[in-house]
Amino acid sequence: MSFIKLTNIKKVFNRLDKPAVDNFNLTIQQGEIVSILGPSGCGKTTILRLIAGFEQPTVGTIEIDGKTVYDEKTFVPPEKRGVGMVFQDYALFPHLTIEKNVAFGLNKWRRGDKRRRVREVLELVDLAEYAKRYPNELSGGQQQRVALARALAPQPNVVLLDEPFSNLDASLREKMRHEITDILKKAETTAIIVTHDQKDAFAVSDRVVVMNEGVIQQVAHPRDIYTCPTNCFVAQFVGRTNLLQGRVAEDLKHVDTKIGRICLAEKTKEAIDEEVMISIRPEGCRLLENGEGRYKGRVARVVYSGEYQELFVRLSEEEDTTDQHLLIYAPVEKHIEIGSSISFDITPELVALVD
Ligand SMILES: Nc1ncnc2c1ncn2[C@@H]1O[C@H](COP(=O)(O)OP(=O)(O)OP(=O)(O)O)[C@@H](O)[C@H]1O
Repeated sequence: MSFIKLTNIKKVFNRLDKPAVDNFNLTIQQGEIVSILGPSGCGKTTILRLIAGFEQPTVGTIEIDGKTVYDEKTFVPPEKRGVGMVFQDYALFPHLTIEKNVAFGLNKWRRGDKRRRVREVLELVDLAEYAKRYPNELSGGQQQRVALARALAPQPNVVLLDEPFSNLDASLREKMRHEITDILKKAETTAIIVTHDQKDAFAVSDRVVVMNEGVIQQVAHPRDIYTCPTNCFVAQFVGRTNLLQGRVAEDLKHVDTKIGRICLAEKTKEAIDEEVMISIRPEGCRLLENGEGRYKGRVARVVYSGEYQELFVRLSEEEDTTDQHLLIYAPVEKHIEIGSSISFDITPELVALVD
């Protein structure tokens, strides 16, 4: 059974504006962690607010746990939807202790049950010993876990997290990605996480929804979003890519481009000789020694990124324009000089046809 179902959602804030969200259809299963990923202003937060009931769609239907919470005849208010929110700035009450913050949504619970539940969720987020402290006595990561504990305490149907990692520094951010996923999985909660950071989305979710300008571009497992992006926007938004134009070859398994014939992971459904666009991930270009590779080029620029070297490879001897460069990753330990000739092969699994 689907747990959250959004059907044909459209949201227009001001009559003359473009819709903030349009034709949005998404079904989420119980216990699933789904990220909504997209650039600033693409409508991510609006989706969360529509699910929580802080906004109403202009058109569309919202179901949570098999019940309609919004359609043209129904509006279930936020407090009756069973939705927990974790806000970007955590929104903890500074004058309340951690345990009182966590107990905040439990005022209808019996006293003994309330105490038990607060202890249980504080243990879940590994903060039981901080129960009597105040928010300003905790680190950023700890405050975030309190915010999550508070959202989880009333046993909501779903937890919505708005940019949960944006206030954390890089190393804490990486740690919290794992901790939050572990906590959500342990709590067996359905969760939707809004982020504009592809690493956040890939690290925490079962499925990623990529949005642009209010419209869903692709919904898939993080690996498939990376290796089989459906269009140029997704290909570029979720990582570095080389985009090349070409024509479909007679066997439907290759595309002829200016650098030569490139193999696809699978046969395409496009017609022979159709003009198409392909995305090649930089790490899909494998450097080979002794000129054995099928493709050749000259290194125009080398950038050290720490984990690898980025090679900007010139594919023709003609004028040195950027669009004639192919980005290729090489191991850091390999010594590569600017101007040297290299040869490489392209792994079909990291080549995708894009719109
Ligand atoms: N209350 C509002 N009134 C009018 N326009 C709004 C309102 N809320 C959002 N919008 C507009 O709707 C669009 C989507 O906004 P939204 O906040 O959902 O984007 P977002 O993807 O969450 O962006 P960010 O990552 O910057 O938070 C934007 O163009 C925004 O200006």
